[in-house]
Amino acid sequence: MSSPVEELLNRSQRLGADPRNTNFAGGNASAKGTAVDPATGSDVELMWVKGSGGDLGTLTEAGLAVLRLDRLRALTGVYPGVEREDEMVAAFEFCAFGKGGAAPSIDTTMHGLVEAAHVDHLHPDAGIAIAAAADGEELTRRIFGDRVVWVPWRRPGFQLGLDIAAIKAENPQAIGCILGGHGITAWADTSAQCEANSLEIIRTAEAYIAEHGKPEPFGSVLPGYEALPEEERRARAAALFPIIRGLASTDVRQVGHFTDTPEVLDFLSRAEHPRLAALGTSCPDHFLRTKVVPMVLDLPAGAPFEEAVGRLRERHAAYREEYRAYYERHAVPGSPAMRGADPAIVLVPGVGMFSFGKDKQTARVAGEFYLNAINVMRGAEAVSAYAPIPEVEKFRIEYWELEDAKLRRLPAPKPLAGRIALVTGGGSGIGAATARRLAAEGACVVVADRDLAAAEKVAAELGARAYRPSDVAIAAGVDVTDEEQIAAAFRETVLAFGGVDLIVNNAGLSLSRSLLETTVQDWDLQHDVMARGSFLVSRESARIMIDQGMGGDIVSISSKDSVFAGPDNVAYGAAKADQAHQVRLLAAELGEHGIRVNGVNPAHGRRTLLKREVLPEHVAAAVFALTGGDLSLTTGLHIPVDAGVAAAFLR
Ligand SMILES: C[C@H](O)[C@H](O)[C@@H](O)C(=O)COP(=O)(O)O
Repeated sequence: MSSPVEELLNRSQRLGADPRNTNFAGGNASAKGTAVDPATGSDVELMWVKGSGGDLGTLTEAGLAVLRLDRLRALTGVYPGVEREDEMVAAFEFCAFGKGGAAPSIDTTMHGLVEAAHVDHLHPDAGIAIAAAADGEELTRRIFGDRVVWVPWRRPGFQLGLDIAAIKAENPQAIGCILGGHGITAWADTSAQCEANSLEIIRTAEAYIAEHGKPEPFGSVLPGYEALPEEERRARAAALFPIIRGLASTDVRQVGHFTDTPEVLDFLSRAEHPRLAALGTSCPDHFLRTKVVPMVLDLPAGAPFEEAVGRLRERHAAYREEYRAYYERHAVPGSPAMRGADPAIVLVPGVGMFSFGKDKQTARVAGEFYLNAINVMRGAEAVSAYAPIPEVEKFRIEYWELEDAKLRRLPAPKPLAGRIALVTGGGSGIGAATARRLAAEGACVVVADRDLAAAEKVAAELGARAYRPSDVAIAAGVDVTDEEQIAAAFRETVLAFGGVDLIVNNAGLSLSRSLLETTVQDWDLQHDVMARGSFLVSRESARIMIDQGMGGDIVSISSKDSVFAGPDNVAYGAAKADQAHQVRLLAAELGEHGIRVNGVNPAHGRRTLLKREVLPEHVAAAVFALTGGDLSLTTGLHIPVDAGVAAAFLR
């Protein structure tokens, strides 16, 4: 027989794996059972509940909190009332069994006080559609009879836990409830029955909406707002993304994610999208990721590019003002300081949705949550009218001390967090080592190489431990001598992450030949890859960096041979000298945009001052030293990484 913990983990993972049931890191689940108290040798009643901020789909035992039920239940005796309900969170620490595990879910009271061995709280789109419908209470009765009970909106916490426990006690026939504006809760005495009850509520709501919903809940198609053809749409998205990313990073640097699924494009093509978008999202987990409202471009899909850019800038300025006004309308003494005023979701009719976050996963998840919100609005409008929770309640969640505590528990950002790097020749040697180092320091990395298979191998290695490998690194096949391939690689980079901040011009090759043996082909190839290649990659990246307006870094991996004169090296040394001088020229030209241009001069050989071997990792360390933040006022510099070659000293 499985233990309550095994049952809880298996149930949580199954429910959390299906996005129709709940969203990433949304919802929570619990199980009650007994264990031996090592201090007394007697049985003790315990509850295992998901840790706050954890994800059901990937829940492990380390992500659970373990509490003593007798003490948890006793808290009702010291509860000071709804005005001071947040104080009860500190009391959970005194209910911990042993070390207590993870910080317990915000919904711990509900899980503890509901008289059932197993409880699930989920955020299914169909359930929230009913929960956020204007007549949600009446719909709940019509759809579920007395099997599922309506609970009006209340912010999660001790009082909501008490309310739901009372409703369960008063309705012994009920299998769960719809939580107004928020989601669903289901309960049962066995784990299997609890899971079945959760699924019954979700699938019944889905079936009701499908059967009784009106066919065009978002209204008719607005002429001119239809999706652009795919190629045109993607080209437009790639051109707009760096500009939008720059706007969305006004307060804090953001990484981006782009979604142009049919659901998004359909929503943006319909007459009701401006009204519905302005109502904002309803489920707390949605707006915590998407902000209370998205920013919407109010122009048709085919509007001239410059007009669209101008209007985006205006909409962004207005968004920031409205966000500040929202904060000022609702902030009370003791509210946390205003966080960034930039949008997390930017909707562009005909093109798609641009979502933003401090890293790629957060940006992607924000987009997934807005997709959930679109599904919720569609469902609610299909059977009723969409009526999200009031704005003041959204503020009470967004700036809630307990949500702030979740943010404070997050690990400190790494030095390159939020930065997007592209490394040419990233499939091997110095390029691969640099890609590894930049990813380890928190950057999103595009491993670019002529050998796509090698680039893919390195990108896969970088993303191997991530929830979604492409949140960390992607591969791009690119020959740096080919302008078209470079432009395509940057389009891919922009569509994957929103722009680019850090370029490493590393692609290169060395053919050691005397002057008389050097062919025109030898000369051209080395100049094409290293001198022309660096120029083309720098030019394309600078276009994007200037559009973003967020500065940037260009680092060229040159060589000691750019300054050292020796035999049998005319083509390579001259190409490296060209590449090295580009560093100084571009540093002089791009400084006004906050773009720093630096170089690294590696060398190999035994006759060095330090008598040490120079490894790719030493070169990667120099790239990080130049870009990691400590040398932020340095530009036009070459760092030698050669173990000491006096003849290559820079003057
Ligand atoms: C905003 C609330 O914290 C959220 O909707 C809550 O009800 C939830 O589902 C997840 O909270 P955890 O604290 O369990 O992560």
